[in-house]
Amino acid sequence: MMPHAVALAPRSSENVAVQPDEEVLLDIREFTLRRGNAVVLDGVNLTLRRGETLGLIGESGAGKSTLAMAIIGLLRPPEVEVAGALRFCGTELTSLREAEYRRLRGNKIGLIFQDATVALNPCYTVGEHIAEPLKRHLGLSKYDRRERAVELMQSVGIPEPRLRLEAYPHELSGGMQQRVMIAIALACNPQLLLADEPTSALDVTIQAQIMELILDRVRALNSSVVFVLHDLALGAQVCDRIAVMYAGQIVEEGPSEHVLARPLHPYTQGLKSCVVELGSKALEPIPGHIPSLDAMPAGCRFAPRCPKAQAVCGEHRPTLEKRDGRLVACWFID
Ligand SMILES: Nc1ncnc2c1ncn2[C@@H]1O[C@H](COP(=O)(O)OP(=O)(O)OP(=O)(O)O)[C@@H](O)[C@H]1O
Repeated sequence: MMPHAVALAPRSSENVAVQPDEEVLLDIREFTLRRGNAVVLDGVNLTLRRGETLGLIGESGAGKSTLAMAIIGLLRPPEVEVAGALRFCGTELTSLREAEYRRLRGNKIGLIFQDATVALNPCYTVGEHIAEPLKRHLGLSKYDRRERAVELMQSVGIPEPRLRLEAYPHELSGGMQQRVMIAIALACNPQLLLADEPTSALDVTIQAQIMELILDRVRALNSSVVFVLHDLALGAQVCDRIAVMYAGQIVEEGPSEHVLARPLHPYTQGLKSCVVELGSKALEPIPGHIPSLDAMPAGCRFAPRCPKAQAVCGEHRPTLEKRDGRLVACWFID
């Protein structure tokens, strides 16, 4: 998680242009994912437009990474059971064959993992890593792959890229390795980038630079990005929209500035009170824990921890309803 002392340049309103509906890139409808009897994602609805930046925010275990892995097809039947729709550029992802997914992954959809030291193969050089998607998806010649790899390394701020082509991952710092992963993820100019806690394994001093770099590159490509984050304040700072997840469900979703300035769902309000601000009142952690998958409450999943819960909350699940410029799932909104 990035400490709040780290300052990022404010988002430009030019980059938050509202797009017409035909510009929908990713459309998730009532998406449910089960592992055995456990419902890990429950009726998730989300829409992402071209050029938009969405932050998927929530505590550990909320299902954020599971959703990202399902979108990129690394979590699919028969390992899990899925229902509902995951549409990318009008194509239904849940019915794709693995070979079709392979053509999409790393090409139209890029992925940045949390920890480059785990994601990069220690046996391959930086140049080989970046060249792989260029060969597989774009069929570039050896010479062109090398030149494009140098260009990509330059674009993500890797100094002396020609020299570094021959380096192995362990010869680079953590920040440089993360830049390599960004270069790989963006190699084929993806329309969608999934960035799962892209800075959590890095030093505080490097985190803001890497977030800025990702934003800069996706804006240059007019790509859309889903950031998986724990941190509501960071999400609101870097994303156009925020979707707050709790126990496998979206509980609030809307424009970042509204969600952060005036959160409506009691869980989002709880997340906001966990935000550390220098000189502000003491931290107020949310009492209790996220429920385990084998003991999900029948009604609202947040009810056992919610200060506003009443009888109806324990019995009936609230659905997402439009309220004050966003969507909220709660029976008792102020
Ligand atoms: N391989 C697995 N096998 C069984 N359960 C899993 C597996 N991976 C995740 N889960 C469970 O699925 C639920 C969602 O986990 P997920 O990792 O998607 O949450 P998250 O919000 O991304 O958390 P974090 O922020 O810690 O990454 C959790 O209850 C988790 O324990």
